[in-house]
Amino acid sequence: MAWVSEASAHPAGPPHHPAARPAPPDPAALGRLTPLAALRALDASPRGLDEQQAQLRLERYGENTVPEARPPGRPLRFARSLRDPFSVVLLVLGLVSAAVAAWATAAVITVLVLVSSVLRSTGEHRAERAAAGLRELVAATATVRRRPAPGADPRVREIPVDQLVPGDVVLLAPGDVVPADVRLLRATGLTLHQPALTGESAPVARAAVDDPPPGELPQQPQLCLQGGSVATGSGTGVVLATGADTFRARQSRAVPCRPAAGTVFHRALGGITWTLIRLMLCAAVLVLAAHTLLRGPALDTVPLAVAVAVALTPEMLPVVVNVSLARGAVRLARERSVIVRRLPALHDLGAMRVLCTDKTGTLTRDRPVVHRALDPAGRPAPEVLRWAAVNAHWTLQLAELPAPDALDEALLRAAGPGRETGVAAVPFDPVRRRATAVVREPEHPGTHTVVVKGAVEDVLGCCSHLRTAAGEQLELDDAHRARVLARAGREADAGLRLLAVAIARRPGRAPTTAERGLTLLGFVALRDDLAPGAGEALAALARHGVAVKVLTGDHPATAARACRDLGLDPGPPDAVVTGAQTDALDDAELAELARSRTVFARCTPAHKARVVQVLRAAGQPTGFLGDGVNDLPALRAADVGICPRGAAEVTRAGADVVLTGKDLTAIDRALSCGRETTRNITTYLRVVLSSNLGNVLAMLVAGLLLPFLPMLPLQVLVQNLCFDAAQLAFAFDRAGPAPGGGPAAPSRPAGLRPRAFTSFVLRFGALNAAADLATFAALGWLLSQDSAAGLDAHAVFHAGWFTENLLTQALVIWLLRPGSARRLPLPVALAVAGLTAVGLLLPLSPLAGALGLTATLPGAYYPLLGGVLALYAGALCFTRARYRSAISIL
Ligand SMILES: Nc1ncnc2c1ncn2[C@@H]1O[C@H](COP(=O)(O)OP(=O)(O)OP(=O)(O)O)[C@@H](O)[C@H]1O
Ligand SMILES: [Mg+2]
Repeated sequence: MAWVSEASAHPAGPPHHPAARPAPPDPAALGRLTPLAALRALDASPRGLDEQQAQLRLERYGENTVPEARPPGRPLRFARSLRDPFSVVLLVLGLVSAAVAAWATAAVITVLVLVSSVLRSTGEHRAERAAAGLRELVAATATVRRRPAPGADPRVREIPVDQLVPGDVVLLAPGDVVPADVRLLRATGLTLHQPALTGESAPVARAAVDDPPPGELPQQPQLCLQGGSVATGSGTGVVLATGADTFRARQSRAVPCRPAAGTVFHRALGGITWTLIRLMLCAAVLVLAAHTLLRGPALDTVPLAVAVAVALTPEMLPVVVNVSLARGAVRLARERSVIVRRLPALHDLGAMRVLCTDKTGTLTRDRPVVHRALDPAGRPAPEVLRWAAVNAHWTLQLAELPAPDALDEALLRAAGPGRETGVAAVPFDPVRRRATAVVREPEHPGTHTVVVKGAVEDVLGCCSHLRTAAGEQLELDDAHRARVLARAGREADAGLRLLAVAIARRPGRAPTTAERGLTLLGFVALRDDLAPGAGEALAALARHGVAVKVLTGDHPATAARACRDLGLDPGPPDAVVTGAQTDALDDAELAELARSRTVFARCTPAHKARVVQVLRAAGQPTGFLGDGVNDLPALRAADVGICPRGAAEVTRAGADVVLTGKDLTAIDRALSCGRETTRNITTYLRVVLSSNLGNVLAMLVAGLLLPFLPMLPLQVLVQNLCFDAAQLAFAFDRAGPAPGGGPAAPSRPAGLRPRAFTSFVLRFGALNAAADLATFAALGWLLSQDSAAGLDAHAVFHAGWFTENLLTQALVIWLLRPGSARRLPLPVALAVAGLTAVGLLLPLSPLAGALGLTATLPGAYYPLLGGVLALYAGALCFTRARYRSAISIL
């Protein structure tokens, strides 16, 4: 009995609520049926469902969307953000304070942890929503065969994947993501990548067998399960299960993605986090040791040491990182036609030093036009084009490819299919680099003609003879082979794409697709224009310090010529490396070679991925830009995978960044945005670390000189809260054009590099400590004057330092951020103004008493403070000018 029957599926009335959705039978049981029985059980036909049937099923079974692992809710996110290393350290410090009964310290720390966790979990939630929204913009489609009305002829059309229903007949071609669980009705040379299902990366063969062997679902040859992707060949199948009923949804396994911990971004962030935590613990121990040595063990130094450690923790780092990345991605999507599907990829894009790119379809338009057809000696030979078109026609027809490949399309536009009838075909794949059709010619009854077209070297490898212009059949010797290859090289030198064409007539009843003993007829040369904007994009990448390597499946000379036309120097002809040459090298040798060479030709998908892998392993953050199915392994292997607008669906699904604009120049803008984002994060870190380190140094020195605590723990913490709030401005900062009209974004790869911070932070920290010490001197002098008699010296000292600290922090935010100091963006201006106001007014407010700050700072203090601040600002500007490069590209 059919389990999907429209009559029972949808009695008149409103659509079923999902909860009332009938449970479908096990797709495993359906999948084991023969194609005919499966169709019958699904009340479907090889001609496809009609639109009305499809609509009813859609209402009944719901949309074909994979219920992603539900994103965690806010409470869970909040709990998770408490597990962040910074939060854990802070909580431990809070416990230590509570243990020594420093309740106020413990309370402030708790507030700090709560506020930063709330901000962080909200930020993450927003960032994830932004990313999910961006992902949706790259919606996927499926190719189905449907009938407009019950009696009408079937039509093949593209529909959004979520509209697919059980019983639909889908067509699969290279590059398609399998949109639902499908039982094959027929298949030709079909292989699938399905690492998410089986963990294997090698493609597996699929065929429409009637009697499948027993085994797990992902191993059964007649099934294409949702989430797999077509590597080669084509197939037609009927949908067994959609949405939540698919095998993958049932297994609730996620899509494979690069493990987060392995990306440049996560490594860098992890490195910085642990460096800071170590620094923080060292500072706390130092303060404790110094005070204990000087004044003997005292319980009140514990909260101080705790407060110092807290002050050194950049607890807002995760917030700043998330907000910056999400804002960058949203901005790119809005104004620059780039979609960032994985947020940290924005950082990785800015850090990228090498970009490997595919040629055809990426640097060229992949709209080839037949230029001419030649015999092996280079004379015009229209017959060769005709055979190439016969091959194209029958591989498309027999393989039921829903969309012809660009070369086939060009051949069919240039020549008609002829009077032959097709018998069998093996479609093109990028490893064999050829396509084969077997046809019957009316004038040669009783024989089958094998027609092969493909890359010259590969077709020549299947030939034993060649045909001359006079129609003579010559045996192919080595001299002939060399001459044929040289002729092909000359055509390719002119930038033409080449297909070699060979045939063999074989008597007998059974057709065979064996590609042996063929006769070479000649070549078809095709012209493929460069993609608009490709030259500009490559030039911009070079200007911005990114080395470009071209990895292509095409002929070495065609590739070299395209590079030259794009302004990229491929070096001398022998500098082009072929995929086969790389096979002989170990990883270290290949990495060395890859560093110095620009063009890699005749690459299979695996060759492309290996070049990317060795470059990454050699410490070069590497991106890959490609459009085709043959680019997918390299795209996955790269730190950041990028694809252009017209990319195959599976490539788009696997890419981190999708360029949706009409040309490639968007990549440069995306790169700049990535670097700008990284710069905001580094600016935050630099400001936090240099001023906090300065405070700790000053605290240590003051501890040695003063008979009392230079700052009370509570004051340190309140100050820290003010800093945290102000520093959030960096998440919203945009540097804008540099003074003098230079580029806003760093002109060299900019990633988070833990080591690069050290010298910068030490210098600026020392400067900050010097300003603090000058303030101590001023305060000491003021307190020694007669006019200061009767003032609470401790409170005056504390209030004086408190004010100075907030003002120096405001100065640092103002002067250490890259970009113009004269035109501040609003968030930064607000932060600077806010810190100044709190620094000046808090000691005068009613809160001052509670914090141990006095309201009566001697009037003479302010001019002295003004002098210290002016000197500090001057020193900051001077040091900044000497460190200009470090400021903009760290
Ligand atoms: N449909 C086809 N039929 C026969 N041969 C083909 C077909 N498409 C491509 N080829 C041959 O196979 C070679 C490799 O093709 P492949 O698709 O791997 O790379 P490409 O498209 O040339 O370049 P890129 O990797 O830069 O996109 C081509 O240079 C061409 O000679
Ligand atoms: Mg391509």
